[in-house]
Amino acid sequence: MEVILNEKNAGEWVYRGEGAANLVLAYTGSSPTFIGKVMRIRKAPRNGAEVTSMRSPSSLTAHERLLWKDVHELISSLDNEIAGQLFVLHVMKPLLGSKYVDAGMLVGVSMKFLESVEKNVICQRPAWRVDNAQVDMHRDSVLLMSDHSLFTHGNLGSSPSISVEIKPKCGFLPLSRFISEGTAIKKRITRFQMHQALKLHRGEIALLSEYNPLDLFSGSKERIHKAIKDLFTTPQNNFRVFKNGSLIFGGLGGGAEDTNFCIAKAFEDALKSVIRADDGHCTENLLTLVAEAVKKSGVLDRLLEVQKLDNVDIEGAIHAYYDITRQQCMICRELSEEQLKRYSSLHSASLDESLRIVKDYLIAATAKDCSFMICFRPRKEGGSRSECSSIYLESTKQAFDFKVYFIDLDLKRMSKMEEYYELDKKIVSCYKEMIKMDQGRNSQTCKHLKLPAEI
Ligand SMILES: O=P(O)(O)O[C@@H]1[C@@H](OP(=O)(O)O)[C@H](OP(=O)(O)O)[C@H](O)[C@H](OP(=O)(O)O)[C@H]1OP(=O)(O)O
Ligand SMILES: Nc1ncnc2c1ncn2[C@@H]1O[C@H](COP(=O)(O)OP(=O)(O)OP(=O)(O)O)[C@@H](O)[C@H]1O
Ligand SMILES: [Zn+2]
Repeated sequence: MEVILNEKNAGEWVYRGEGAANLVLAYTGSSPTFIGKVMRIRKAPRNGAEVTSMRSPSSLTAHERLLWKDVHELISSLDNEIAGQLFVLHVMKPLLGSKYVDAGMLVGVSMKFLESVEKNVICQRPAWRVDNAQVDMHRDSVLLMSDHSLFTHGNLGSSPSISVEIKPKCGFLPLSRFISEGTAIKKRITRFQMHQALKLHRGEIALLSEYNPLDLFSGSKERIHKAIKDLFTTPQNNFRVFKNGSLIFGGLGGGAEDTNFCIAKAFEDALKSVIRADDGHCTENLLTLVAEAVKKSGVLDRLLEVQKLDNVDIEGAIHAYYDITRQQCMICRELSEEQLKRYSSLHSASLDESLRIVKDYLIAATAKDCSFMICFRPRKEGGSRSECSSIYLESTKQAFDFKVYFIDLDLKRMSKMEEYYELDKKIVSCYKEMIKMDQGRNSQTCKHLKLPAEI
């Protein structure tokens, strides 16, 4: 970490987006070290804001060091930032494939640099994100990584690029025998769809999403295409598009409203210089291109395998968590003799088995929350074959090179296990409540809400 960015460098970094835990800036200066890079800066909760992921301990706890004991590089790191980067490098990258993961590198920053950045970008950040958190001024390093919204990194402007960002969420229905009767609906309705009910109830979204992760992960060309179209209709925080590094579709720094005529028209216009369409259907052609690239790359098959490391569900993993932390199991405490039998095998497992269960659960949690970016560039006529994949779009007779990268592969902290359990219960009960209320009113609303008519 030789370079230390200070106050005078801050103006070269512009707002690119953010999630719950990080602020992302893109470089606009002329230093070859930073051209084509983005910077990911950790945020800290503002006083009073409830952002649990940011309240995590600054370095690995004793229990986490036990959990990750086989990843030597990780447990020897004293700092949260370094642990995060090593987790991507040594755990996620081997699982997802080195071709698809850029673990990035840490670069030093002064507090003045962070203060200046915070001031520069505040007016572009969504107000609710500003209320929740600010740049964490106590970090002395940030993560530098390739900007996946650009195709070429050294030679900006030479080739137009379209980059599509998708946050696919969990792509399978759990089968675990530890799922109780009361929450058995989880085996039939995706977590994403049920979570929509809670988000609607809390006013976090205005309408339910049409997207079904099972379509995107299905491997079927038609269903993947349907999923991409549904993401376009209701992008929320699951779908964004960038042209030459600038956002042209979706929400900057958070969710987006549903796609209306004006949004669709502006998007269609923005695509015209990159996607051919004699009949004026650039959007339709792009969505087809994305669906074909998703299928051809096979990245979602890999992601699904990693998500499925969670094979006992939070209703199983929580018992292993209490055993590792040597606490009384708060779940079993409330159960009858008969109900306890379901979980006895978990409580009689060896420590190593409990550690494996929780570790796999947390790796899967990262895989269920990450995003991927597919960046396209029209292939030049007669251009030599490059290292990346390519795709021929029949409808426009255009060939595109494309690259796929996963982003946001953050380590999930063990301290969130109880929170995961509580949220899971809340999601199921809110969904069931919504269906009940809906059936009580009339089935027309049910159709409008796109909720399945049965529990
Ligand atoms: O629990 P979920 O499924 O709502 O996922 C959270 C995400 O919500 P989403 O439903 O995708 O809008 C949430 O995203 P938003 O803040 O809603 O954009 C975060 O990604 C959060 O992760 P972390 O707290 O930054 O480690 C995510 O938390 P984890 O569960 O991945 O820890
Ligand atoms: N390497 C990258 N190249 C281009 N854009 C990126 C890159 N990494 C992140 N971004 C942009 O910044 C946004 C926020 O980044 P990221 O998802 O990593 O934040 P986060 O706080 O970890 O998210 P979450 O809420 O899911 O925890 C992304 O949605 C994406 O638009
Ligand atoms: Zn228990």
